[in-house]
Amino acid sequence: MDGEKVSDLIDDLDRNSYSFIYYSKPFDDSEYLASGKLFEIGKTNQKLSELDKIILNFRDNVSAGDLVESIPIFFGYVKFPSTTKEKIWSNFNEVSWFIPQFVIFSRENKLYCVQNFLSSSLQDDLNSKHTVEVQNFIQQLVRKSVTEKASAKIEKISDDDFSNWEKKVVGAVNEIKENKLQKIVLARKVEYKISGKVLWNDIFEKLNSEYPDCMNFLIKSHQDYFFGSSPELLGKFEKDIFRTEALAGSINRGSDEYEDSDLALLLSASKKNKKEHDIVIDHLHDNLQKHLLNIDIDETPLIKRLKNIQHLQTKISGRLKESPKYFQLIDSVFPTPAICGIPTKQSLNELKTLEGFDRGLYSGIVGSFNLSGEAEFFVAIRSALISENKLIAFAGCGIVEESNPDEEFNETELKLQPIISLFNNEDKS
Ligand SMILES: C=C(O[C@@H]1C=C(C(=O)O)C=C[C@H]1O)C(=O)O
Repeated sequence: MDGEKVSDLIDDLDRNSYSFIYYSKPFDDSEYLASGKLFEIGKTNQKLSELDKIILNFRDNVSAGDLVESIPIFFGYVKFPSTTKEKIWSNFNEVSWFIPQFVIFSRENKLYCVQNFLSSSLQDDLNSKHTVEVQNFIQQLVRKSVTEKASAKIEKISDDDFSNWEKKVVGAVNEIKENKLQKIVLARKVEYKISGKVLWNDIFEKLNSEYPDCMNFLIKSHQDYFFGSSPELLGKFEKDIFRTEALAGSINRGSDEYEDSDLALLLSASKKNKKEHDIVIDHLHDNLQKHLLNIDIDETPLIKRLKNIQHLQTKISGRLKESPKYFQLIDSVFPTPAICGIPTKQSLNELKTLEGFDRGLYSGIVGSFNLSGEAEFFVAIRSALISENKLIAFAGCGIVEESNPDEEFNETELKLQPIISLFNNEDKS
């Protein structure tokens, strides 16, 4: 398969599979499409920190020669720990990490297909049965969809309108003034009716070219789809090195380079945004200490400039004290105050009343890992759920004492853009 993109194959797979994950990182030229479930860990109510035991146990049963490097083995997701649970998310587990039967990925402009199979004895090696399976799988992906036309349209049916939002922000600011919280990230949920044909090829062609610095993803489970364009790395394990970032503090884009730079300067000088940002740095620093030997933190935040918005970004890294237990570490930083708040527990409780809905996978985790110390986890923001004839999009922003409801509302509008602009929007309001 020469010169094709993995994203070109999604719609054909979609016709034949009820469960897959696609994700791309245009910034490092990689794309993965993982289909079928051979083995799954997680499921309902599994604590994150308990996953490592299962993974290590699994690893002990894999012969060392089979430990693949630089290709993920497990793909999956974790929901945001909302205390409210809603039916719209019931087609997704709380936590799911699975070994797919097939993975299609690209390297240097070529597509490759990996077939995984579980075998109880070393004698049961690759045989003709497996060759037939992989041939059948590839034959399904005949790219019929490339000639189809996308026609999906959306029409707004319900929204956290401004007055509702204002109440939430004022409520949050009061809690902060009373010292119950330092920061809380409030989100809006906007519902649309969706009609017409969604073509994922098309959607990811757009996201990958317009948001090249994001991790663009799609998770299908049963007949529901969760997708988005995440600018935020939660954590990357590269053998003994761990990397993460604080991404918090936002401002709009300008109409030209000069205005862009002026806005970036304004963002860097803003005390309010610096406070939102520093709270995330401190949280990561404090909770990573037990896992890392040294912690390197950029001295001044960079500007991460996306098509719709600019953010303050501080890169953080360090050497792991021991061989990675991915989820023990992730559990001690997630959910970060970039998407939840500080203190974490109080923020989760407050979200129940202030936000009042189940975030499901929005602001959860999506990513992959292998058994050789390599893993990457992204924060599932700038995202939406498509279920039946509804598209439900989410966007949130950090509230501190100085926050103003109008500005924060506008920030959520900017953050909805990557999703909403993919569709022919019939909302005239
Ligand atoms: C919560 C979201 O974004 C987060 C909040 C940000 C902020 O408050 O400035 C910036 C980046 C993200 O960490 C979202 O996009 O929904």
